[in-house]
Amino acid sequence: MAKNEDQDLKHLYSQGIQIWSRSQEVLEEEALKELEILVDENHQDNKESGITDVEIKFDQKIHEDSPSTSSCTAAESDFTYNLHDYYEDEEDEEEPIEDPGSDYIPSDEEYRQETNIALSKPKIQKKTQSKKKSSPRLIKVTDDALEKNYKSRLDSYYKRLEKELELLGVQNETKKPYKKLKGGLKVPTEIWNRLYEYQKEGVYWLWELHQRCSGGLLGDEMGLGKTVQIIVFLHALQYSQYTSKHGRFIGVGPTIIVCPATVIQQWVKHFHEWTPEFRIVVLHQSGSYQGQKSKLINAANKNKSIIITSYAGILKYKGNICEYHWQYLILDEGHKIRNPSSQVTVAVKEIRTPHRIMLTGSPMQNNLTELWSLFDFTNPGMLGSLKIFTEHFATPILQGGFTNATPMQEATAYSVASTLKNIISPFFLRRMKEEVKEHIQLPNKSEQVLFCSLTDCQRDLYKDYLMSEQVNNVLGRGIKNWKSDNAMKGNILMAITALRKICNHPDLLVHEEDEPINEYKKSGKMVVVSALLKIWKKQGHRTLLFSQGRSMIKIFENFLDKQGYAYLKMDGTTSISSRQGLIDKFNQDKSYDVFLLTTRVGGLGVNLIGANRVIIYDPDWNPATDTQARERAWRIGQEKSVTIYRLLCAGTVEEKMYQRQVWKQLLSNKILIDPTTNKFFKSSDLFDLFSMPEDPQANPETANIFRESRVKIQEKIEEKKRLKKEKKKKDIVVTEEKVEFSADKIQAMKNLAQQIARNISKSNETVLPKKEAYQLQLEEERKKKLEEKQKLKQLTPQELFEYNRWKAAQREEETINKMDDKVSNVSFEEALEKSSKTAELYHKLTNKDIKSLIPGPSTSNNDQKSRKRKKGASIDTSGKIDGEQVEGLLKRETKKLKYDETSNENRDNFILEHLFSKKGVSGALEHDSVLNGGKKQQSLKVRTDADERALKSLEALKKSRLNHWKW
Ligand SMILES: Nc1ncnc2c1ncn2[C@@H]1O[C@H](COP(=O)(O)OP(=O)(O)OP(=O)(O)O)[C@@H](O)[C@H]1O
Repeated sequence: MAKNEDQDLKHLYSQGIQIWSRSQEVLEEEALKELEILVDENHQDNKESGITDVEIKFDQKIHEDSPSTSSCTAAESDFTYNLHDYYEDEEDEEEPIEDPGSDYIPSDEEYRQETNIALSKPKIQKKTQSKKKSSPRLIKVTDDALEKNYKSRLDSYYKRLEKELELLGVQNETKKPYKKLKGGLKVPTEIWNRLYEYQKEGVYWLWELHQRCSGGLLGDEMGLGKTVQIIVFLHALQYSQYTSKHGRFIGVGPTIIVCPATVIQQWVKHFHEWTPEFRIVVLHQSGSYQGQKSKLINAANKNKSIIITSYAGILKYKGNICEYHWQYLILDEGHKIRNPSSQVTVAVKEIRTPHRIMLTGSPMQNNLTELWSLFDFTNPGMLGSLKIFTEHFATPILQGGFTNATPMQEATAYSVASTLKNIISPFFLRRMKEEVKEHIQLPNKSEQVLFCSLTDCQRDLYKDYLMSEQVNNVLGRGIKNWKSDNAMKGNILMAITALRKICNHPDLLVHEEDEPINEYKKSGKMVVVSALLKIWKKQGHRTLLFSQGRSMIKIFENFLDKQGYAYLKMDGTTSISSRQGLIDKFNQDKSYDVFLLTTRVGGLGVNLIGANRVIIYDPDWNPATDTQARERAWRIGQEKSVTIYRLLCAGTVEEKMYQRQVWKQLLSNKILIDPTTNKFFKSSDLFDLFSMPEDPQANPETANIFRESRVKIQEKIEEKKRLKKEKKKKDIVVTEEKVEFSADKIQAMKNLAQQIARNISKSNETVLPKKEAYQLQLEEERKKKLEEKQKLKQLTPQELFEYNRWKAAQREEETINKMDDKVSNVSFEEALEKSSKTAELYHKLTNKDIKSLIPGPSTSNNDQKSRKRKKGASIDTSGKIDGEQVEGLLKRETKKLKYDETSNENRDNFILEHLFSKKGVSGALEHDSVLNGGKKQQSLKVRTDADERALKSLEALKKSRLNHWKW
């Protein structure tokens, strides 16, 4: 290992504790949780299988040289920063700005200052800056916090409306027609008709919840228009001037919408488009109001405005917000409160409101506790206390999912999951794209997982790291008490991070300061990216390229610059106020080939339908993060077929991460979609994370686990390979003692020998010296040749083969000897004797060998043919030597792949074939098919017992609910 790398590794190891000491803030929080779950499962697995504990695998010895948790040096802080830089979190922090201390309506100057705030300018490739004229203008969406903005927007809206009415010849005062829903909600027909059928159902469902004064979770898959459904519903409430049974509200009361900072502007834009009369106030530094936020909150509450803020904003202004009563509290991307004990979860639960609505396309991401946390917000107490829920629901469902679960455990998991599904279903509405595809005319989506090979450089580095002291410590120290061992946690995390870096690009781990990084060929996955982008650009497709960390994004920037792609970039350093502008720019300006995004910043909530190709460069532990990313392009408004590639390095920790994703997704499906879903493969343990298959050519483990889901084209490619192999086998049969050749092969070899002989004689003809003295010699040689020919005829194929090799060696020697003036004295018989592994040698026969069997002329005959012969005989692609067919010769594979443009599938297949044959891709899975596996039916007896168990769980839950309400 390079000196530098060694130092790096030592440094990495020594920083382990510091990483963990930042606990909640650290971006790897999820990875750590992952490890805890993983270890829990190992415990569980081992218990079930009668193995006492994981001590079997892990040595309990604590190393004396383990780093202490107490000290933190400057270098440590530095490193922590680097790690931050590598894996990026959702950027939802408020940018600190000074409160100008002005009134509710600040001066224009203050407004200008606000719009100028930017952490960094949007990255636009130099090349494209020159064509600024053709680029569309970035339009910043302005909220209505400032009275004058609101008024001027309304003025122009009314003017536009008047004009439209005039054109239609309709009187202003004419009441617009509306659709009246059961229960009295009126929705203007003009808006109602714009909704898709399932969205209409969604609005009605929200209305039902409203009448019951209850909360709920709208969990439609990403991009199906949850935002739109909420806006139309609020609009209808306002339009109906509905008075609730309790007479508290007329129309829509003050409302708070909480969402990731990146989508604040998107919400404003949607409100302005669908219901222009609402006053929308952004409570965030990117909003138009820069005065005291307490005043803004007060005024918005009084005016019954709609406040849009971020999750960080809720934490920051919680005190002010909690002073008032709100009619609706809506959490967009509500899975952000999936941790029941996080500050923001507690904060949102403190806000006083009768109606709590949550929107999220990924309601359950990692475990059932998350689901509990979400419903405990929308419907407090419905799922009882967390303790009872874990004991009676989460644990049995989880147990039933382990590979070694008994039939009873599986059946119990099914019954309990069904019970849970029934409890939540009135308050949970989820539609999948597949179900509503026809309504929204969504084009097809193909999503594949590509297993890429590591480059030699990556492989060496990866192996070295696995052998390193760091990994040794992780695996050697034992994990029994590791949850309370912060140093240990840090070390594990550090080791996984290092492996993930190597998978992405070796320069991320080992890189000399003064060395230019980013040679893309050093990374197997980047080679694939490069091939994909090249083909897609030619085909006119535009790409979203997601990676987890900023440092990888930097490498991509460098690569895209060098390769001349036009691109935009959005990561945590992109100021929130400029994000929507960048998104619009990419969607409208087709000259951008690529949008570079960090998964967590660019993957949440935004619309990027300008692209129809997506690459997810590195996997996340959380399946929802990657799914969110892909959904940016495959959503309403997308007109082209979408292709998504998830890249994984075969045989590495990335494969294990993907397996975890599938495992979690199946667990989530069990509750949210179909309780009969079973998990059907073993989850990895810590040892698996730090291992690597011996054979780099072997089929990727994941591709083997999910064999059924392999892409069709892979089957074809493998079938081709198999046939080729079989053909080879037919040609040679190796029995225990001797090698036998097929009749075809023997014939081919005979032909070859004849060819050789012909060439020999031809060449000899050309070398005939005129001098008499040589004529005798020639005569002798001819005789020799004749004898040789006779001999050849009598040779066994094996001997014939050896003869050819000997002949070639002779010629080589002759050439050398000519220079050295030596004489060769090894006879063919001797050579034959020396050779023992004839069969092996035969297999090793290559074009080069064959070329060497053909003698070249020793004269200076300068015609084209002889020039060819100087290099050996020319063998063309059909296996002919100098134009003559010689059977049995290996044919050179020069067949070019044909690009078939007739369908999207054909195009994708073309690309896959290319990647398989040239770019080191060793397997590919259909992602959707992976998630649809494994369903079982249990016997009646087992099912009855399991149902009883589920009933008991329900009873326990009801009891717990009573206690909740008493409390
Ligand atoms: N009925 C409709 N007519 C026209 N466009 C629509 C309609 N419904 C939704 N859209 C458009 O579809 C896109 C996706 O909608 P939206 O952002 O509301 O989805 P979402 O479910 O909230 O997505 P995510 O979960 O990613 O936040 C938006 O551009 C929106 O304008």
